[in-house]
Amino acid sequence: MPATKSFDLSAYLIIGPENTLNRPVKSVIQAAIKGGITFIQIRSKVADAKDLIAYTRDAAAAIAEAGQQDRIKLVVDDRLDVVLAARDLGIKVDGLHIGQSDLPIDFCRQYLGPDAILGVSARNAELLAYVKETDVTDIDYFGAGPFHPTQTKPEAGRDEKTGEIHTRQVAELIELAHLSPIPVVVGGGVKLADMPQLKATGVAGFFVITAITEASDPERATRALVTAWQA
Ligand SMILES: Cc1ncc(COP(=O)(O)OP(=O)(O)O)c(N)n1
Ligand SMILES: Cc1nc(C(=O)O)sc1CCOP(=O)(O)O
Ligand SMILES: [Mg+2]
Repeated sequence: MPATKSFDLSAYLIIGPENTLNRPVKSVIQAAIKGGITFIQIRSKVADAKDLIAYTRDAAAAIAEAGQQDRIKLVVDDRLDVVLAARDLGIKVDGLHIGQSDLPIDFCRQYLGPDAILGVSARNAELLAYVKETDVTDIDYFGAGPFHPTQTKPEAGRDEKTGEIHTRQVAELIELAHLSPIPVVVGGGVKLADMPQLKATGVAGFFVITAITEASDPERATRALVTAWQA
């Protein structure tokens, strides 16, 4: 990782148009920024490339309007093409988050360049072995989950053979935080009440969708999460 690359995963918002109860994505992002969010990921399984670029532009504008470009990082889920196109259009996007069935890590790094942030979802099965064995040369952080089963992504943690949902246990996260050579952010069904337990594991932060995007007051919900994390 270049020495200049710095980012704060402690309060990580994932957001797309399907998550905001018909409220504009930008307004929820603006509220989350006021509430103290440190990292934003644009993720949508329904938006096309053009709309994803527009959401990325809105998020970058919200960060810039708040004067927080140095503090809040912005990445896009899954879509290397969207990140590259957004950059080409002059949008300040900091990187990409990919999962186990997305493009290869080294391919993404090659196109993103050394300064971009590249996050990778850790494998669900045999998580600790995966994190121990994976070459992290091209990766900046791991995402791990789910902490609880979640309706936002019902397949998260599902065992392909049995169909059972496996959630991440506190003891496992403690070990994960200890042995991972790069920071780990944990999410999936995470709510305010989880903050003390999650923080105590030693992971770098939490990621949430609905705890913020479906809150009646997203700014207040974000502030509560951030305050609880920092306590
Ligand atoms: C921070 C973070 N962690 C994990 C995920 C899940 O990514 P992935 O496994 O690629 O699944 P989708 O989000 O694409 O459904 C994430 N997006 N962010
Ligand atoms: C995008 C995502 N990835 C997960 C994983 O476990 O890998 S859980 C998840 C959705 C998180 O949404 P909510 O905070 O509403 O539960
Ligand atoms: Mg993905």
